[in-house]
Amino acid sequence: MTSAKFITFEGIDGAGKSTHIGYVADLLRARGLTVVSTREPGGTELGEALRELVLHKKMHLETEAMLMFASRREHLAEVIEPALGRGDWVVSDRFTDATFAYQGGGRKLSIQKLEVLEQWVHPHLQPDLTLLFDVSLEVARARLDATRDLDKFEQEKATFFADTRAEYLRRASQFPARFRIVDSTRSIADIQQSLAQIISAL
Ligand SMILES: Nc1ncnc2c1ncn2[C@@H]1O[C@H](COP(=O)(O)OP(=O)(O)O)[C@@H](O)[C@H]1O
Ligand SMILES: Cc1cn([C@H]2C[C@H](O)[C@@H](COP(=O)(O)OP(=O)(O)O)O2)c(=O)[nH]c1=O
Repeated sequence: MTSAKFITFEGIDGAGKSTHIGYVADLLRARGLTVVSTREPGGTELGEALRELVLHKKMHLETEAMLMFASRREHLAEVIEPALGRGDWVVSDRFTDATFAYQGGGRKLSIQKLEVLEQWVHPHLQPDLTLLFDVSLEVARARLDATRDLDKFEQEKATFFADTRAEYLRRASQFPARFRIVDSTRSIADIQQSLAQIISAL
């Protein structure tokens, strides 16, 4: 575990990403690595302002997709690329797979248009590892209902999340070298055990 790596956490809302990101960061720090933990949309001052807009305002689908990539452009320039350049590891709660899954799968924006934005914003960078927390819609919904006020995306109907999840799984089969699917219906302890195995195999 020498060269800096970029690890992303993905999955539908309520899958458990936020629960596990700190655990993975701690596993890496225990190996003596310096870890930058961040999130999208957000991760920078401007990105957090854009997050407020995209999570709470109604807008045209293409505006939404472009704001996700605008936030990402800033995030790459201000946080991700400098950290990797210093040799730090980066763990991010969501990245470009989320745009393909939510705006592409969920909202049906053309995948080709998203590929154009991806090529523009990060033509040469992909995560080294993407942990896809996979869970049924019913389990995810029950977890969300038990815990928090729902934002614009979390209020979407079941078919939206079915399509979002399907696009995540499609991407996992398209890019098997970087994706690991984590069955998140299991207990937190069982999931942590799988995460520890994945990280130690890096
Ligand atoms: N494996 C699990 N078993 C039971 N509850 C879980 C599990 N993983 C997460 N939760 C709970 O579900 C809720 C949503 O988890 P969270 O990590 O915020 O999801 P996400 O970041 O993917 O939207 C939280 O209240 C969390 O404590
Ligand atoms: C990064 C990204 C997030 N999103 C959505 C998914 C989530 O519903 C929402 C915020 O993500 P997230 O931080 O996972 O939400 P929470 O703080 O509630 O755990 O933004 C997109 O639609 N496209 C994107 O490109």
